[in-house]
Amino acid sequence: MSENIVIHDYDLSRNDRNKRNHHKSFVLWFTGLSGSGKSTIANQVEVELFKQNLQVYSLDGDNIRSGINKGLGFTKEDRLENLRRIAEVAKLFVDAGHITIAAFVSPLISDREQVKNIVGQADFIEVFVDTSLEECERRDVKGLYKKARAGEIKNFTGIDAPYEAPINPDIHIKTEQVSVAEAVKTITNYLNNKF
Ligand SMILES: Nc1ncnc2c1ncn2[C@@H]1O[C@H](COP(=O)(O)OS(=O)(=O)O)[C@@H](OP(=O)(O)O)[C@H]1O
Ligand SMILES: Nc1ncnc2c1ncn2[C@@H]1O[C@H](COP(=O)(O)OP(=O)(O)O)[C@@H](O)[C@H]1O
Repeated sequence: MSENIVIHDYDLSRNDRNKRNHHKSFVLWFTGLSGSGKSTIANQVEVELFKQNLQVYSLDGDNIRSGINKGLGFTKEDRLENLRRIAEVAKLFVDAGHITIAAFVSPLISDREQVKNIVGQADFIEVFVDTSLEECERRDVKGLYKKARAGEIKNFTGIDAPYEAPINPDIHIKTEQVSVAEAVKTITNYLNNKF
């Protein structure tokens, strides 16, 4: 019962961890359609930051939807709950001093507003992985678009569920115009200038 919960103050703070790591911690949040390139780019950004000896950790669909969020589907409500829990986990990683990379479709502006509110605006960097539906469907990395078109998957983002593009993302990657390596450079340059 929440009235019986008393918060214990620990001596060590996020600030102590950031000082020892010699860098700030924050969330790098990738949003985009399935197949847009979120995981591919996020993975390479993580490798690059790791090489720079930074504390970095990635959250993605595999470790989240098959673990802590097992049982959640793709209705509007389930996605919101999926993203709420991910935001809470990301916040813990930030407190632990990690640059926390999260790559989720997070289709609605209100989904991402919720994440921003949980994580805190100052610790939230939004990366829009902008790839047209046509190109995602052409890639069809997991064969899901074909199934969605055939009506075998319901509520598929871009087909019969909405995707609302960010209006003013911190970083905007157009994957039909830049390579993965160029996208990674853009993101790491942004981070190196900012933190
Ligand atoms: N209905 C529907 N709509 C969208 N995506 C679907 C759906 N069903 C399964 N998948 C697969 O699940 C991945 C998206 O999960 P997310 O947790 O990122 O989605 S969300 O943020 O809660 O909307 C997404 O993975 P990515 O391709 O990595 O984006 C899909 O492979
Ligand atoms: N410029 C690019 N940036 C990112 N991915 C690209 C690019 N060009 C082609 N791709 C390919 O597109 C696919 C994107 O898949 P993935 O990273 O799993 O997307 P998501 O995580 O958004 O579902 C990969 O097969 C990747 O190699």
